[in-house]
Parts: sequence; structure tokens; C-alpha cells
Amino acid sequence: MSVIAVSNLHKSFGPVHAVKGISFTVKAGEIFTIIGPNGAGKTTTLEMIEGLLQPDQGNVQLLGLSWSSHAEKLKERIGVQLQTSAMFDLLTVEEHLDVFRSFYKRKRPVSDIMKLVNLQEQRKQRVKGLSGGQKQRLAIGLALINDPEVIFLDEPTTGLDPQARRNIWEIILNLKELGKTVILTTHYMEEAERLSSRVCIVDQGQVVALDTAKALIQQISTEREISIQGSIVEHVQDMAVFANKINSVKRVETDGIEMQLLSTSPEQTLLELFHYTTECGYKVEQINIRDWSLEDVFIALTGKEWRD
Ligand SMILES: Nc1ncnc2c1ncn2[C@@H]1O[C@H](COP(=O)(O)OP(=O)(O)OP(=O)(O)O)[C@@H](O)[C@H]1O
Repeated sequence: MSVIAVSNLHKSFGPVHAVKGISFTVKAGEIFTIIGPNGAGKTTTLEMIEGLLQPDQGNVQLLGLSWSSHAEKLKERIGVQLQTSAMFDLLTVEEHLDVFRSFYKRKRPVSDIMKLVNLQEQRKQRVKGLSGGQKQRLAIGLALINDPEVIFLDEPTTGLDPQARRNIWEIILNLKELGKTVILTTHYMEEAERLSSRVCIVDQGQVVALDTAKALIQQISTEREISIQGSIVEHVQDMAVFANKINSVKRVETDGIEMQLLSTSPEQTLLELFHYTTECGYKVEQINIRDWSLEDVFIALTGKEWRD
């Protein structure tokens, strides 16, 4: 069943056509990630689904309901963490959760939330003393206080250090374990690849691609890049001549003691190549098989470099 169904969403701000006909559906229990560069239209799309912005055109169905007829019901059933959260510097973590809890009929115990977002030790700490990562975890905790079925997280890890980012990833994966549906936006390709059930790549207000990260990556190429480092330039040149004759090898380039191959079957290519180097007594110092990433998908589909 679709928890979210958006069709043909459009939104302009004056002359800026920020969202140009976005459509997708999100299934129950998915971590659905909208990824795209700055200004791609991610937040605008999210805010139209969250009921914070009125679309100029198009339709949003959330939990089978629409904002125009069921706003109050929907607010009880969703949780929203905005890109920037206004908090009260002098209130503690626990006090924040208590205040937000009072806004809802349906609620989860504060102790549960503190455990979920790993803030038990900071429960008596005032917000002004929290680190960036802790503040962000509290913002997520506030979005969870009504035990929502659908949780919207708008760039929850932007600006955080790698460890703090990983802590948030863990929370998001736990939400999936709890059966929640999570809609996430991010700039970070690695994050999208690690967390998402499906990834929606957005650029200039439009969906460029939508699928699992694995399927998107497979779609751009069945070829893999293999880098090999030898020890003597002449040997590497011989290896390149040999590699060029291997059926599964589509391209060979050398640069000094480095050789790069594009292969449709890395295992087969390496097997044949090692057979050759062993026979010739050539030394191979290092091998690296590069995985394609979502970044490669973005570049292949838009012709643009990814700007993190
Ligand atoms: N309230 C607004 N008034 C005017 N222009 C806006 C407004 N909100 C967004 N825009 C413009 O709409 C476009 C899409 O913005 P949006 O914030 O949705 O992008 P985004 O993908 O979320 O970007 P970021 O990753 O930087 O948050 C941008 O060109 C932005 O400047």
C-alpha cells in the first residue's frame, strides 16, 4: 500500500519554478530518500507533502488522506523534522520533549524517545549546551513524540561530523525496524546509498531517476573499473597489450606503473591477467575494483558534476 502518493506537483516562487511536475509513491516501511544538489527542489517537495506549502498544481495523498479535508488527522499521524529547528535554549532535553508531547493526543513516553535518539545522558541538559549532533537528535526526537507512522527528515545530517552523522543513520535504521516510513532528503550520496530502500534523484525541480540504489547503479553500467599497479613500466605496458586481448575488457589505459581497465567481468579479467603475470614473473603491487556510486548515476543522467 502507498503511504504517500504525489502526482504532478508544481511550485513556483515568483519567477523561480522550483518544482516542475514531480510524481512518486512511497510504500509503507520504506526509507525513501530524495537526493539532489542545492536548490534542486527537495525541501519544497517535502513541504508540500507535509502540508506546509500549498502546491500550485498537482495532488498529495498522505496515508490515503488529503490536507484539504483531513489536516488535523494527518498532523497526529506524521512527524516532521525541518531543516532548521527553533528550540528554547534554556529548556532541557526532557522539558522540550514534555512540551511537544502536550501538543498531541497520541504520544510516546519521553523515556522511549530519549532512548530512541540516544539522549538519555543529556536529559537534564539545557539545549544551549548540546552539540550540533545532539541538537539534531533532539529535533528528530521531537518529530517522534506523537509516535508517527510517517517521519519526514529534511537533511538531518547536514553540517555534522562523520561520527554524528553515523549516529543519526543508526536512529533512522532503527525507525525502519520499528516499521515506520521515513522520507529523507540529503546531499550525501553515501547516506542515500546506505540507508535508502529507494532513492529519488531530483535535479532542477524534476525527478531524474527513481529506484533502489543498486538498480540505479546497475542501470548505468554493467562494466567495472579495475586499477592495477605494477612495479616496472615496461611490464605494465606488456600487461596492457595482453589485457587488450581479453574478451571481457572494454578499455585499457596506462599511466606509468598504473593500468586501468574497464571490464564486463572483473573476476574473469583478473583470472586471465594473473595467469599472464605469473607466467611472465611480473609483480602486481595493488589492485582496486571501483564500485560505481550514486554520484556516477547522477553524472551519467544529468551530464553534470555532483556538488556536495
Ligand atoms: N520561499 C521561497 N522564496 C523564494 N524562492 C524559494 C523559496 N523556497 C525555495 N526557493 C527556491 O526554490 C528552489 C528550490 O529550493 P529548495 O529549498 O526546495 O531546494 P533544495 O533541493 O531543498 O535545496 P537545499 O539542498 O539547498 O536545501 C531554489 O531555487 C530556491 O532558491
